[in-house]
Amino acid sequence: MAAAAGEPKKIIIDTDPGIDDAMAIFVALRSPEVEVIGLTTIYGNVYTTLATRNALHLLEIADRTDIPVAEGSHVTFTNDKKLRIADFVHGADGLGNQNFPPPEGKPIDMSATDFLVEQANLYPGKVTVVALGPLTNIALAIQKDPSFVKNIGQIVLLGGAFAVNGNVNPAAEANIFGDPDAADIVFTSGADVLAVGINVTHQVILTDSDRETLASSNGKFAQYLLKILEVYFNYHRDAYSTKGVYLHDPTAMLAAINPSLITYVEGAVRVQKNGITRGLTLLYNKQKRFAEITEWSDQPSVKVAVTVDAPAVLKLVLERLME
Ligand SMILES: O=c1[nH]cnc2c1ncn2[C@@H]1O[C@H](CO)[C@@H](O)[C@H]1O
Repeated sequence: MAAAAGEPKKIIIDTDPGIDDAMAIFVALRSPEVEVIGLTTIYGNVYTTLATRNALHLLEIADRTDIPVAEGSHVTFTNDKKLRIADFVHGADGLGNQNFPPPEGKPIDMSATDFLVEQANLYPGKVTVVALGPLTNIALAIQKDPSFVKNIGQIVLLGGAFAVNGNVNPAAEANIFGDPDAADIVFTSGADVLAVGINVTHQVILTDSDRETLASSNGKFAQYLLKILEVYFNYHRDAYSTKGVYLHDPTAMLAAINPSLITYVEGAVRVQKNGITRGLTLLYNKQKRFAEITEWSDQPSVKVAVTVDAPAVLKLVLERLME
């Protein structure tokens, strides 16, 4: 990939680390095309308190404690305290049950929402949010500051299952299921949104043999990830009978870094908020003008990824993690 012309793109990673989050964060830190200006945390793979701790820990591993961490919401957009936490995917600590020592650093004295609003105002049109968990913090930023949607450059989110089954249940993908109300706010906000769903990320698989390739590097990220990946591999073997793991978050990250790795279609996306299809994401391609005025009429278009150059994504992930 050619180095980005001019200044690197500023990104904020909204994250619930998480094993594939750790990979995505490390890939971003090794990508000259982007400058990571902050991490904001959210529940999802773990509770928010642990997400903050893990975010600080990962930055310490990377020797990047200069990057601020802002703690996000502990409840959903509708104030629901009953959260769905995917610790069975990532281990009880979110990072492969390694019992790492607690980080020395602390989050900044500002909420994730306030940090997102502040940075979007500071660099209008220049900040990309790469959202790797439920979208609560982003929806709160949209609610808090009506100019957020025009000030934020782009929101690239890992979420949704477009015209395929979900991974929480047949209807819903985990990040959207985690806070469907927030997701619907983000999709209908009018911001420049690119959704990378599991219809795309399930094509990007790190196999056992790729893991051996990773093991051949003595780079610090490769060696760290080998330790935490075991739990993620075990989960995929049990749940999907695959000899490999899906690279959800790294794929979304690379789509933000280099959009030419994916193709997308545009249309309105709405999210089902209740019932057995709660968390379902549905794309309306706007090819038909429907007779009735409905909840779909006049909704802004977003971008939804439909194809990915999976070999290129995998190659970049390995290259950057093995440096
Ligand atoms: O089966 C699953 N249930 C819940 N969360 C999952 C599952 N597989 C992966 N993830 C996590 O949710 C996001 C993708 O939907 C990824 O961040 C992944 O780590």
